[in-house]
Amino acid sequence: MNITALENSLYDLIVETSTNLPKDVRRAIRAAKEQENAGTRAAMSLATITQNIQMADDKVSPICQDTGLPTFKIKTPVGVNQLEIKEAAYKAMVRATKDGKMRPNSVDSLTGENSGDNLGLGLPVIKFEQWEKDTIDIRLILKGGGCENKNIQYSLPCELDGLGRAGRDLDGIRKCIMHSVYQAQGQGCSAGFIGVGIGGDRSSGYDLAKEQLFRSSDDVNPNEDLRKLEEYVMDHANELGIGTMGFGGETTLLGCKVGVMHRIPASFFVSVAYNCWAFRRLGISVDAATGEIQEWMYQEGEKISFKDEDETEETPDEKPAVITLQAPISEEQIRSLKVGDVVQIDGMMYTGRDAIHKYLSDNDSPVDLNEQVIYHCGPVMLKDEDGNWHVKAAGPTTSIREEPYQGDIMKRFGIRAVIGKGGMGPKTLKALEEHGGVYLNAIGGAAQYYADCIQGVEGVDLTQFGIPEAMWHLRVKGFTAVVTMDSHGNSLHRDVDQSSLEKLSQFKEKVFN
Ligand SMILES: O=C(O)C[C@H](O)C(=O)O
Ligand code: SF4
Repeated sequence: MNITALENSLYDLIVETSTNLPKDVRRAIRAAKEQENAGTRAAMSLATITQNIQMADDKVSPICQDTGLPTFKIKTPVGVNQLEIKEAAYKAMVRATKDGKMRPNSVDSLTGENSGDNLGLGLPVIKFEQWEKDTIDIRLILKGGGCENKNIQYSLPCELDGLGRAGRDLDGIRKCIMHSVYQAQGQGCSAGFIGVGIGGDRSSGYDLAKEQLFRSSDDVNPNEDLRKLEEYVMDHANELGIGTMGFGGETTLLGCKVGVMHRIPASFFVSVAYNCWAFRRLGISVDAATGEIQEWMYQEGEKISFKDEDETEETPDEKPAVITLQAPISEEQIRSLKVGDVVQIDGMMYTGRDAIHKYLSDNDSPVDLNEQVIYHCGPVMLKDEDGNWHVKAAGPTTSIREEPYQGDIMKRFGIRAVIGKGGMGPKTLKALEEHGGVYLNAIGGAAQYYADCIQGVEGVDLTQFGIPEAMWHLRVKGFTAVVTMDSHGNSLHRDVDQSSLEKLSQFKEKVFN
């Protein structure tokens, strides 16, 4: 085989997967957009999402800054050298990372050190299988961390919030799937796709669930029971009212695929793999002799371009009024904000995510954060020949992970606003009230849209934590987000959680025998 050609084919696969959303996913997102009413937060979020998809396309840049945990599934004809393919995949991955198409995402679990090139113990994941055909089938999924954290595994029988007992039958499975959508709320960047695995053990069950994510969004399950189950979930999960980013709205789920395998008598697992709207998975069929791409997968039908849809069809008075905040921001201005307000930030913001929050909890800050804005974000950055940094992708990360630290850090350093996604809990809400702070929800996954608001990188601290975890000093203009937790004790996240739990309990009655 021509190994250089194969490496190029794998490079193209990685770049396309990270930057160009597959056609079946685009169709699902467009259908969702058509469901939402103009002027709502859900419609605004979906407009940002489709604009972001288009920008990633145009710039050949990552759709979301979290380029995920890369998993390759490769089928080879008998006799093909799999070790050579693995080597080529590693080289292609290193190149794609250097070119800013992938964020350096591989972190030593013990030391916290980022390898810088997306390689590491066990990463990327590459799974081989042999088959009778004479082509090589290579599929890749880039599954981000926020949605991965919302995966859930149920061991039946169990008791579920809102739904009561889930037994060892099809109806129990139905309850687990409905519950899995509820428990994810907006934190996995809804609207999402779920893959469900019924049976197996804890590890093969999750494998089966993830295998479902490789099915085309618009296929029909050949198993009649599972087809009915998939349809039921698609119809009813969207009645939970969680909506895009958990802001409430008509679309919570974009796809549901269910697979089944045998189990052993004592175990009955239902495993759910949640994938965000930025559902990045593609595939190629490669000529085993030349290493060249013969065909792309998931690319049937017309490609939906969101170019002409950049502007929502809202009339000016349907558009929410936008409040401009110039950082640093005074306590008085923060206290005037309330849940639902749409704000636009100009000035400086400082990135800080997991490592920084832990660090700030027992160290001084390298910069004065008084009246400043913290952005929960781990960007993709590239350094040019003159040593200047450029932001290649910069959407928000899931904020709830900082819940143990956030309130104390805000008070200690005088931080006025925190931007992230998915919302925070009661401890932070209380601190916002006591101190005069606000939580702003940005649109998860909209990494190109936000990168475009960043006018310059004015500095960086704590680089020892690696690129995504360092504290980047960003000068922004027109950075738009929604107030979802204010200084008066209000939280949209708490409200949507409560109302969706009430709606979930409407699905308590038996449906399948
Ligand atoms: O790591 C990130 O940048 C984001 C992550 O995928 C998340 O959803 O929280
Ligand atoms: S930030 Fe959202 S869109 Fe991006 S990988 Fe995480 S869950 Fe997916």
